[in-house]
Amino acid sequence: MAGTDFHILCGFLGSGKTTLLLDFLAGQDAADTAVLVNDVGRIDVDGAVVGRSSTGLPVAMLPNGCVCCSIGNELVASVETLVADRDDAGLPPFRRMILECSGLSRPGPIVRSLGDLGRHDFRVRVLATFDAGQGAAHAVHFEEAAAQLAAAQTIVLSKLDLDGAGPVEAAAAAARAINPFARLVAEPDRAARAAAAFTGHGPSAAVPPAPTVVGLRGLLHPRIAVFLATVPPGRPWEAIAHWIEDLAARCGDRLLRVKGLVAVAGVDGPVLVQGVGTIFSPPVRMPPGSGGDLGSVVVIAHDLSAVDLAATCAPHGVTIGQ
Ligand SMILES: Nc1nc2c(ncn2[C@@H]2O[C@H](COP(=O)(O)OP(=O)(O)OP(=O)(O)O)[C@@H](O)[C@H]2O)c(=O)[nH]1
Repeated sequence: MAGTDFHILCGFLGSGKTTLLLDFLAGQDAADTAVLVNDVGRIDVDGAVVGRSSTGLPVAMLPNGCVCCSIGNELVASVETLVADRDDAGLPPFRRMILECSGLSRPGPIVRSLGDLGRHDFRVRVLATFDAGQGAAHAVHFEEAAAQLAAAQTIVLSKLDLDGAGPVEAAAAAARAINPFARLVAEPDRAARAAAAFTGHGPSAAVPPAPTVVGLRGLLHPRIAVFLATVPPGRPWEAIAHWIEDLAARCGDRLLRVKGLVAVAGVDGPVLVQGVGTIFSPPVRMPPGSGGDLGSVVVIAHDLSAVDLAATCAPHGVTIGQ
């Protein structure tokens, strides 16, 4: 079918957007795809991770904060550049473009900002990832998560393999309770799940007309704060692990997401540290020169003050900014 599928990939903090995207890009259907990546903090960890794994596909970073609050024109300009570069190369239009939104993005303002791209033959599809273990609780506690799922034409269940995820039927029922109209993708195999997410025939919409309502951008995320922790270089891994343990123990369920690249003593190249809630993944060594802002770690929490967070981090020599 001619035209470009424009996928808005949303989903709450840590719900599996980047993982789904990387699984798709590693598969056979990824040819003729362009990717745009937005991260919530001022540093673009996802951009560095996706850029490293995109196997030559064009990737644009949208690093200036949560896409629904601040971007608009930057998104449109980046899409126009990708399309123009493709055209200049004498290639047919992209088969699909995938915008990975930050975990706090509400789809509404993003869809409205796409109105400025009306001259392109785009079919807009909104996808949301739904963490099989925590998705229902996130939707109850955070309006952002509920808005993402409510707007989705396709909901992709993630983390079905994790202990504590429960039966897939329960996760599917929880997702349907929030949005009974969405197509559900719940393949247990990650590669099959990613392929179904981006190539399945869910509903789509033409690009909406340019927005006529002003003042709808700039929505706030009132309970959630994004902090930037600075970890000095040359720390042994044990010291960083100790900081992370303290962070999880003291912040508890107020901690939503931690993600960043740090320089570890004796390790060549950045190390990716990340956690969802208080559960941290094993650190991942990235190739030297992977990009990203070394030593900066985004900490996203709700109902946590900068003063409290700074007090937790100071004994570890880690400083906090916003
Ligand atoms: N076991 C398992 N882990 C997963 C799955 N999906 C994501 N994860 C892990 O969950 C963590 C967060 O996943 P991401 O894909 O980075 O989540 P995200 O939605 O892109 O996160 P933000 O961009 O920060 O909102 C990582 O440690 C992933 O490895 C899954 O299906 N199974």
